[in-house]
Amino acid sequence: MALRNLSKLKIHKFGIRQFSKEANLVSVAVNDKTGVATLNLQRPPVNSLNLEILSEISSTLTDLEKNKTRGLILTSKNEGIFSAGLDIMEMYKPDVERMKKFWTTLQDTWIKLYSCSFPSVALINGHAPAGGCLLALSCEYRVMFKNCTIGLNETQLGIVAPQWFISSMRNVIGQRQTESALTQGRMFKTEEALSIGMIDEVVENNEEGVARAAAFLKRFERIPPMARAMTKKYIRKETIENMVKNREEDLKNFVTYGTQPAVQEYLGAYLQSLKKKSKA
Ligand SMILES: CC/C=C\C/C=C\CCC/C=C/CC(=O)SCCNC(=O)CCNC(=O)[C@H](O)C(C)(C)COP(=O)(O)OP(=O)(O)OC[C@H]1O[C@@H](n2cnc3c(N)ncnc32)[C@H](O)[C@@H]1OP(=O)(O)O
Repeated sequence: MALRNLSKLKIHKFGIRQFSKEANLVSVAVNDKTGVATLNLQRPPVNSLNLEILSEISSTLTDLEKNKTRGLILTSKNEGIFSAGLDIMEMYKPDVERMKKFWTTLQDTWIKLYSCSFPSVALINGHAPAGGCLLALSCEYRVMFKNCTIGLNETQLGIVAPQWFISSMRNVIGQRQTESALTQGRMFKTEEALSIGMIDEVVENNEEGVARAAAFLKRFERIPPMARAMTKKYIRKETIENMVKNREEDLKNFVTYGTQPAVQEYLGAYLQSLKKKSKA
């Protein structure tokens, strides 16, 4: 097992090789036998998505695409939390230039994950609110631990999920369920998420989760990759094109709306409530 930069990735025959980016906010293990890459989020304590981890996820996805990976398992090193979603500190009392870079990097990450040519599975081994849920919804299949929660809870924070967050959910669970879930900012327990089709399977532990994720990816073993990738591209085309066409406006909305005093107040109060909870 060697630790190197993923951009130097070469496929050898057997075994699993680990790669970490310089800052180590993500690590990647490639199974040489199957060509499947496991991308671990590892930003303690809760894998909240700040500019730096998003940059690493984004560049890793570029590397995986270049290296013709056969499949992706997206998961967390921090069992119990898949990802706490966007780092609220990127939005609270922001430096506007950084805020713009942050949002642009989130857009890039979503485009790459949503449109990747290889099959993707989220192994949701912990809670997945908001941006964490978005990452999971962008994959093609979702396997989730028991006793966790998932959902787009933005309205509870006094903020609004952008159109492409909404489309990502609508494409999985449909219009009616999405409207109901998002207007309430509802977080679903694992069994509830399964019952509405937000996730595909429930697992007891990591071993079972990895096995179920691998079983999903194995379904494509005999499907010509090009035919598979083109089909996925056609199915997701409209959602991606809408986002790309509107990304400048989306960035503008994020900055304009996000810096309003009322929104800042909501975010500040929410941060306080999180901190109080962790001190109780
Ligand atoms: C602003 C612009 C508005 C509009 C413009 C248009 C569009 C904008 C759309 C913006 C979209 C945003 C999507 C998001 O992702 S927002 C983030 C939503 N995330 C959450 O609500 C999750 C909050 N966290 C939790 O529920 C729990 O932390 C969690 C269940 C994940 C884990 O619980 P646990 O008990 O294990 O840990 P905690 O003690 O709660 O947390 C540990 C420390 O981590 C801090 N923390 C938690 N989550 C975040 C976060 N998302 N960002 C930053 N920091 C976070 C928490 O405060 C604790 O810190 P300390 O007290 O230890 O300092």
